[in-house]
Amino acid sequence: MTIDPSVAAKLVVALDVPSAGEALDLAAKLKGRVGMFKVGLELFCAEGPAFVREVQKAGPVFLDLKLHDIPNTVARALEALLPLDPSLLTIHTQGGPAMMEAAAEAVRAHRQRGGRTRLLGVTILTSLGPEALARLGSTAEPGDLALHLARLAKDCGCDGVVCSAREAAAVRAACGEAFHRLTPGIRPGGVAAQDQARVVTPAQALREGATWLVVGRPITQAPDPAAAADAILRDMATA
Ligand SMILES: O=C(O)c1cc(=O)[nH]c(=O)n1[C@@H]1O[C@H](COP(=O)(O)O)[C@@H](O)[C@H]1O
Repeated sequence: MTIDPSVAAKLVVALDVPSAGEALDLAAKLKGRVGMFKVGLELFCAEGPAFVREVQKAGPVFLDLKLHDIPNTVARALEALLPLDPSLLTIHTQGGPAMMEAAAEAVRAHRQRGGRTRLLGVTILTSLGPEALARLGSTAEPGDLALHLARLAKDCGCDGVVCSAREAAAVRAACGEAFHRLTPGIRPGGVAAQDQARVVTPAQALREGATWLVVGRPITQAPDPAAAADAILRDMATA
C-alpha cells in the first residue's frame, strides 16, 4: 500500500502495553509505517526513563505523562525528563497558568540548547462527556471548556494541546494553524468506543484539523497491528 508520508507522519500509536518486550515488538511491526510512538504512564512506570531511548530507535517518541502539580514540581520533573528529548511531552492545563508557564519556560530553554521537544497541554480528557464534567462540578460543555483551556495554554507558552478532534477546528480557528492539535479518542467506523466518550473517525479527525491522531487499542489489540494501522492510514488518506 502506498500512503503519502505526510499522512503517515500524522499517526501516533500509543504503546499501551505492560512490558518492554511487547512494546518493542509492536514498534518493530509498525516501524516506518507510522509517524510516532507514544510512551504513556503504563509503559513508563513499568520500564522507566531509559526505555524511552529504546523506543526512539524505532521512531520519534511522544512521552505522555500528563504532569499536573505545583509549578516548581512540574518544572523540576521536566528538567529530569528533557534530556530524553522526546518529540512531544504533555502537562495538564488544569495545573493552572503558573504551572504551564513554568513548564513552557523549561521546554523553551531545552530547545535553546538544541532540543526538539514540543509541549502540549491536555485540555479535557476524551474519556469525559458532559455527565462526567457535571459530576466534577462543571456546568460547561466539554468542547467549550476544551477551547477555553486551549486559549489559556497558548497564552502560557504551550506549543499545542491534546483535545478531541471534535474540538480541533475551533482550536485551530482560535489559536492558529501553528498551535498543534493532538487528538486521541479515534475510532474507525463500527469500532467500539470502549472508555472513550468523545470519539471521531480517522478521516473526520483530519478534516476537523487535527495535527496528529493518537490511536491505541484499535491497533495494539488487533490480531495484525500492521494491517490495522494500514486500514486507519487508508481512511486518513481519504480526508
Ligand atoms: O494524552 C493522551 O494521549 C490522551 C488524552 C486524552 O484526552 N485521551 C486519551 O485517550 N489519551 C491517550 O490516547 C490513547 C488512546 O488510546 P485508545 O483509546 O486505546 O485509542 C491512550 O494512550 C490515552 O492515554
